[in-house]
Amino acid sequence: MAVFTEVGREELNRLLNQYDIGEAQRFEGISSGIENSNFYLDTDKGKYVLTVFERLNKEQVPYYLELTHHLGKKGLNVSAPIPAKDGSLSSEVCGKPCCIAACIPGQYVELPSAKVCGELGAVLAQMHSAVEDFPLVQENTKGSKFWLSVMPGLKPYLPERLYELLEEEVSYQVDLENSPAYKALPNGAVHADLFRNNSLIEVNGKEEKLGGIIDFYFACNAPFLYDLAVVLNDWCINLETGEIDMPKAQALIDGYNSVRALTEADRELWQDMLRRAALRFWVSRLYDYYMPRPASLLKPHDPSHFEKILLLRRKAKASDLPWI
Ligand SMILES: Nc1ncnc2c1ncn2[C@@H]1O[C@H](COP(=O)(O)OP(=O)(O)O)[C@@H](O)[C@H]1O
Ligand SMILES: N[C@@H](CCOP(=O)(O)O)C(=O)O
Repeated sequence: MAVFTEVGREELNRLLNQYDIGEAQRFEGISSGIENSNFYLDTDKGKYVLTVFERLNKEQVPYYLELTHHLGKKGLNVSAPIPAKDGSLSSEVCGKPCCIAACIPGQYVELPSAKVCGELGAVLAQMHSAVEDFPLVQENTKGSKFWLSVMPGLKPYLPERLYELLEEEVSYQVDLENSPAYKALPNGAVHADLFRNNSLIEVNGKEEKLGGIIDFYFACNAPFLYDLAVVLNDWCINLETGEIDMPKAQALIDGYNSVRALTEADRELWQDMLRRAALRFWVSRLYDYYMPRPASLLKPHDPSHFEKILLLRRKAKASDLPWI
């Protein structure tokens, strides 16, 4: 369980006084998640989730909350902040920034169906279309600057062959991001961490339907294709081997294309982007694994999963990859 900040009753009541969402009836830490402290908060007026930001400071929070607010206004079912009585999207509790969002119904599904992958593709494309007029900009905090900054600290922990792989891929990706082809890709504010555990799926018997999208706290400006690659590497794979599950991947891409067409330029960089997305999570998982932060109870993710995916994406032939 990842509750880094314990919020007491008095602090909670002080916080709720700033909102028009009633009085607390149930307040409970949420076990999943690794970045922030999250709590279910039921009041006499509805069901909410309180998020206490552990890494983001007051100056950093607006990008994420303005983004979800923007997407919510455009009709997307995302975890958007409920404004306080004074209209602000964030507040403060225990000396840390926080926000309250409506609790989205649905559950985590380990292996979503191809149908849900198709629905997700369409929603992802809707999000990418919706940010056309989103004015704020945020660099990817888990991009190449982060990789380069943590590499020296990781070196003593990694066998030589893995460190070499890391160096080689980071250097390849740094060259890629400086290339005109990469810079010309359609881009904007993207989720950048839309794993299965960041969606809620409504399950009714054997029927599954994509509900809402949560956890935008790695959102950043990046190529839209990067967002699609992050999703594919988590949703559309064999979880044991990391190999691409073709029917699910094709459903994802078809769903995306049904709303917003991918281009020939996207296709050219597809394999590189799948590698890039695998590298991003390999590095962050290595970092969290070898340099963990104190938390009440924290489950670090397995870095070797993304090492395996990176190796597979590097050696894939372009013709092995799903596309339109
Ligand atoms: N708006 C929401 N509606 C319903 N559940 C939510 C909402 N926001 C967060 N959760 C629950 O909290 C868990 C952790 O949230 P998440 O944002 O993934 O945390 P972290 O940023 O720490 O990784 C989610 O897996 C989900 O169960
Ligand atoms: N999705 C990332 C870790 C980020 O954690 P999240 O719970 O905030 O999505 C991973 O799986 O490595």
